[in-house]
Amino acid sequence: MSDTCSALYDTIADALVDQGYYFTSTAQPDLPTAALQQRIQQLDAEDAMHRAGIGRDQDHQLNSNIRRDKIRWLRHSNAAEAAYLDWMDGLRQGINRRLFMGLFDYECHFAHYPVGAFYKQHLDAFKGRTNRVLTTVFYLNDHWQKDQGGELLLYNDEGDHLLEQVLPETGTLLVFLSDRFPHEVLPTQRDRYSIAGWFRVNNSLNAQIDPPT
Ligand SMILES: O=C(O)CCC(=O)C(=O)O
Ligand SMILES: [Fe+2]
Repeated sequence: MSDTCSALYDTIADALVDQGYYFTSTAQPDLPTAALQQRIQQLDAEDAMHRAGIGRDQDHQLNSNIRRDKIRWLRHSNAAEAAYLDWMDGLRQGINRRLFMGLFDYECHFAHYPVGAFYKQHLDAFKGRTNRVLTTVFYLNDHWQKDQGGELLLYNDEGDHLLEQVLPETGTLLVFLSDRFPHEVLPTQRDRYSIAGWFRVNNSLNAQIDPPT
């Protein structure tokens, strides 16, 4: 493990303890950002992304009133995807060593929000009823401007007070406790690419209520 990683894990762990979330717009040199940008463009061009669902709800009309992104889960069979998954596994171990959260595994998907797409305010997990405990979002959009929409709004526990307004700019990374922070994606004015992921605990008793998307 490099010293930069160790320092980053310290910073993320401290932020999680202090405020329950962490975010940085400083690009991580160890993340294969350019390769991931190419990969998501390629998947999109190949029509390999599919409309995301919500929980076990297969009502597509309802779904599209809540979220309009297209997704594809990352796999180890592609080098860029594997490098991202490996980086997140390093973070998983780094956090476990510092905070004893018992993070067991990690899953993540590419997301493409076409023009006009959004994701209404939601929680990624419900207290005591999930094995998703920590959310990550990593953005892949060069030169995002404030007037292009698509910002991620992160709210306090009650969902009535704005904590952060995050531009989905390349290299920006957000990590937050999944059951604590309601958040939403504002309608985007340009194609918006990201990777959303979840660290999970091994709580198979409750696993069935996790959204499968
Ligand atoms: O792309 C983002 O900024 C957040 C996406 C999100 O909230 C989710 O996929 O659950
Ligand atoms: Fe979310």
